[in-house]
Amino acid sequence: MEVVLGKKDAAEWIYRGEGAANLVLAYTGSSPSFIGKVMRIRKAPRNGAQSMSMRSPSAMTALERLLWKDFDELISSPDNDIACQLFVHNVMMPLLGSEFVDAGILVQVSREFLELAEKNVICQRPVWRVDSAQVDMDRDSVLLMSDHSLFTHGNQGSSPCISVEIKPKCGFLPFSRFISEETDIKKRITRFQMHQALKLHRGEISLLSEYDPLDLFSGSKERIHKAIKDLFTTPQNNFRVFMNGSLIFGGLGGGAEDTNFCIAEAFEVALKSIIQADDGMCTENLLTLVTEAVQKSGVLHRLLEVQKLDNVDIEGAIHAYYDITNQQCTLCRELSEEQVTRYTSLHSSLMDESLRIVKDYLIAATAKDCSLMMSFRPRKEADSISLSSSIYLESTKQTFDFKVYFIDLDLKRMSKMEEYYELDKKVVSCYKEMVKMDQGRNSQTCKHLKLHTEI
Ligand SMILES: O=P(O)(O)O[C@@H]1[C@@H](OP(=O)(O)O)[C@H](OP(=O)(O)O)[C@H](O)[C@H](OP(=O)(O)O)[C@H]1OP(=O)(O)O
Ligand SMILES: Nc1ncnc2c1ncn2[C@@H]1O[C@H](COP(=O)(O)OP(=O)(O)OP(=O)(O)O)[C@@H](O)[C@H]1O
Ligand SMILES: [Zn+2]
Repeated sequence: MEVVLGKKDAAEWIYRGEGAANLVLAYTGSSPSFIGKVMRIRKAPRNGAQSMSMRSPSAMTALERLLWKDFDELISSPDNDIACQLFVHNVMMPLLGSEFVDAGILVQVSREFLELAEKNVICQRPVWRVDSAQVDMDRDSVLLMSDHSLFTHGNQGSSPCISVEIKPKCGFLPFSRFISEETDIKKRITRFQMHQALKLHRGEISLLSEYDPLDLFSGSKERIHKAIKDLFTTPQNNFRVFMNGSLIFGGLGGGAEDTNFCIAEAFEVALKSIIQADDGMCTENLLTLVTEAVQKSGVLHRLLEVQKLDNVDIEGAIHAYYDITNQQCTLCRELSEEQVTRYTSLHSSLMDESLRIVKDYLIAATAKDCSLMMSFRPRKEADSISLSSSIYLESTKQTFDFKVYFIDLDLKRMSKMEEYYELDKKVVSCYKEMVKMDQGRNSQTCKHLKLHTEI
């Protein structure tokens, strides 16, 4: 008989975290079916909140069914939850590697379960997340997946474990010929760094991040190590650390402040129970461990290939989108005869080519927004035979088994294309404005501008 989680089950699920679209709870009970699992519960925007992904239609639209026509199961999914789960399984998993992806399974829940589960965790959620969204009470299922912040042994409990979560964002500079002269700064400065200016302007962050995704994706050990150090210094919503499933570094359910001395000290102390390093060296050793895991797993190389499916940039893909949706291209209408020639090849493409462009753009958007979870467990003498990959830390003489998984591989909806185009323009113009103001102030660099820019 199929399980339906009800009111009596809610107390066994505790707050683990959340993003814009999902609330994630971890299991604390003793049912073998749920030990070592988390559940992802969909949220719905409160009045006035504008996230497009949360307003997405429940099932696929006719045009989306055309877009994903090569994936039979996906286009016949009756609702958004099933579509998302099948998207991970049938589209993202083959691209990223089944060893790095757990698509999860859908589990039925009652409305009473959702109501009580939300009530139980509300005080742990960041206030701004509570203000913008609540659990979507109209859903009758949640996604159950492995808890990647634990190293479980079937139903026999888990070993001590440190788990590091990284949201790497886009790891390449776009090279598309459809990028206009006004925005060609995109070919030199990463989207992540430019987006920092807009986030600063909107008060979403108080300092610019030092992290450069190009370092993390570079394949070079030194540059990966630099990227991890920068993420540690300015974690925002890009870096978190859990110990045995509890957050010990970074922001719970959202972004985090920059790392000051007190935060760094507390983190160092927390790591001591697992990393046997000299005083003050635990953090450095963890960062080395993460660097080695990134490099050894090759996981970011896989991710980069998928991100690069976006090879025409939003400035190209938006024209294909207008063709698919049979709308007049408002962008080309505004351009001079000479400028418009840049996009005529897109508008004269066959429908199948337009569909491919938009489909690849959306797959890449998922790959630019997902996160990585890397978990490490110190190997005991008795565990000498292990199926996991391992890393030997010379300075502590410890061997760590590690696993790497992608999380948050949600399907991006086609209805977001215009939103992507508008955001792209805003990100570039805000960045250019900030650089101009920074030069006006005669400062060397716009890194770590503390004031909000007035644009
Ligand atoms: O557009 P971006 O690059 O800012 O990414 C959004 C993320 O912002 P970030 O810059 O990572 O802080 C944003 O993350 P936060 O809410 O800022 O933590 C979401 O991941 C959003 O995806 P969705 O709306 O849940 O499907 C993300 O939207 P998508 O662009 O991936 O659809
Ligand atoms: N399988 C998992 N194992 C452990 N922790 C997880 C897992 N899935 C999610 N989490 C935690 O829950 C948080 C929110 O999950 P997730 O990123 O899937 O939410 P989201 O709303 O889809 O995010 P976004 O804002 O990027 O759309 C993650 O940042 C992570 O800390
Ligand atoms: Zn056009």
